[in-house]
Amino acid sequence: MSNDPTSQPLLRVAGVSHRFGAAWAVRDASFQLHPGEVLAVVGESGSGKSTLLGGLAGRLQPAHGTVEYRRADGVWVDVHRIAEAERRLLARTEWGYVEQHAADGLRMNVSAGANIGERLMGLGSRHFGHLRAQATHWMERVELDATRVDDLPREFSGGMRQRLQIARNLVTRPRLVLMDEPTSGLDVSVQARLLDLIRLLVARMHLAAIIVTHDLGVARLLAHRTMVMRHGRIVEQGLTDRVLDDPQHEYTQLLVSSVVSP
Ligand SMILES: Nc1ncnc2c1ncn2[C@@H]1O[C@H](COP(=O)(O)OP(=O)(O)OP(=O)(O)O)[C@@H](O)[C@H]1O
Repeated sequence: MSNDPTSQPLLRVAGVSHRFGAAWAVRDASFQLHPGEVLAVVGESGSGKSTLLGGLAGRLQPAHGTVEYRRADGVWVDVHRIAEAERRLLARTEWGYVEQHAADGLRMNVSAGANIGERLMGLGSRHFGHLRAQATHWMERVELDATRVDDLPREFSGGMRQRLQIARNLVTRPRLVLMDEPTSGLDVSVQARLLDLIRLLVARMHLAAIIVTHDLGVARLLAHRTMVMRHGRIVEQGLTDRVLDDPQHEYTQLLVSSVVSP
């Protein structure tokens, strides 16, 4: 096996199933993700996309299967078996999680700057000048007006809040970012600009990302690979262009044709 770390996956998901009561939300999901790779998870509402994502982040315990992550120091850890303290540390350093609703991923009662600085403070950074400089730098990187660093998130529009949430996640330069429908609920033009920004940041920072979306256009724009879920199962996965232009599974064919037909 090659010793080149970039040739190794960052995430190994094997046989993961999640259940709520008697109902299976995710069944036997297996895949890998490599550094710098963007994977879209698509499928209709209720197909298990968000549950799968929550499981990958360690927020939900699977009934079966394992999620293994290769830390920056090269050590593989089982996301559901490490101590809660280690998982929290990874969650605020090496991982990012962009919520569908920015209010769930931001602290709404503290300033934009404090939202961005929080992860840095969690890592021990206390120097006010440094935190503020990082906050304004990241506001600029996500194309927010840096003079609004002291404003509260609620004073921002929906699109701006999502930008702020992205800045808050990226400030510690994570290696893996999970995004749950990051652009849904926004106006089409706001969505398009946000998608461009995400695409740019993901490429520049060589991020590995998993993006849950019901919008095949988002998958087409952002993702190297696409995985299609239906009733909790992965029914098809492959290179995005192949999956969307030459779908093999009849459900994917239906999804693709329902987008392109009038
Ligand atoms: N906390 C919960 N308690 C009970 N059932 C749940 C819970 N969360 C999800 N489910 C069920 O699990 C299944 C998968 O839901 P999930 O939210 O993962 O799908 P999804 O593809 O992300 O859908 P959406 O796009 O609507 O968010 C659904 O049948 C849903 O009703």
